[in-house]
Amino acid sequence: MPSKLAISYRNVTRSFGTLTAVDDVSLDIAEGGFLAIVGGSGSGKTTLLRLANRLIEADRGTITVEGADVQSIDPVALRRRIGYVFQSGGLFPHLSVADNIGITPKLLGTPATEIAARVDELIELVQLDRTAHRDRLPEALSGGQRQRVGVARALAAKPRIVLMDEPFGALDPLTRDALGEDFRELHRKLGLTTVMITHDMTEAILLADRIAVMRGGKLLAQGTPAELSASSDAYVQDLLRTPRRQVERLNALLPQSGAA
Ligand SMILES: Nc1ncnc2c1ncn2[C@@H]1O[C@H](COP(=O)(O)OP(=O)(O)OP(=O)(O)O)[C@@H](O)[C@H]1O
Repeated sequence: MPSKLAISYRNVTRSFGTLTAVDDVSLDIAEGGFLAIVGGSGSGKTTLLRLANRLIEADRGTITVEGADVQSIDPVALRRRIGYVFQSGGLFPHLSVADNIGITPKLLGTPATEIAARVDELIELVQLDRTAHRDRLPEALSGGQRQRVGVARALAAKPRIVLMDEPFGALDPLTRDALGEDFRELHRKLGLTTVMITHDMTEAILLADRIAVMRGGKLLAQGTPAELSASSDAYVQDLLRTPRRQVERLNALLPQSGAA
């Protein structure tokens, strides 16, 4: 039986003036899937992502979320069902970590004691320190910690789908790697469907099950890392060159683990 779709784009187009940011894209994301959207600056990645929760509206085509046309769902209700993690964390600077995480439950009218318990649970889930971080302002956190708060906030209303716009892009490589791994584990543990934008093909290969490649608003290719690797498209092969080179360099420089 084919798996159910969390998000489905059918012939979706969105223009800004004369520029077609997303051009006739059809793409399915299965429930429980982890899709990375890869592509150069201005290729339409953010526009594609934001069409799913109606932060941007399509000019043409159809988008369904869990089987329902997004046009039939109130945008605010839709955004509560879909967590969103911004590149820079997107935290409210004047609110504490706890208040940032609890903002959606608060808007939903959840009782204060329930919010407090949920916030504590989420702080643990994203591996922050409850005593040290709960009452801090975002400015008193590292970039990695801020992104952990951003993830906790996105999960506060228990969404089944999470959209992430370059969530780890501004972080140093070690923090980025740790956060990526931790999020991948959360994705698995919570049974989420995740769509993540990244500039970094290596990150996409390491974290995602499937990769969609955008170029000039078009969906150029999609598939598992192995399927993309077999693609004859020159741009796709170009994108794969960096991870391939990294593997070769690392294999040449590091002693093979487990070698006799
Ligand atoms: N609100 C807007 N008004 C006008 N043009 C826009 C708007 N939003 C996006 N665009 C244009 O649409 C194109 C696609 O933008 P988009 O942000 O989707 O690309 P992207 O692949 O996410 O880029 P980046 O990696 O730099 O964030 C770009 O040329 C951008 O300038």
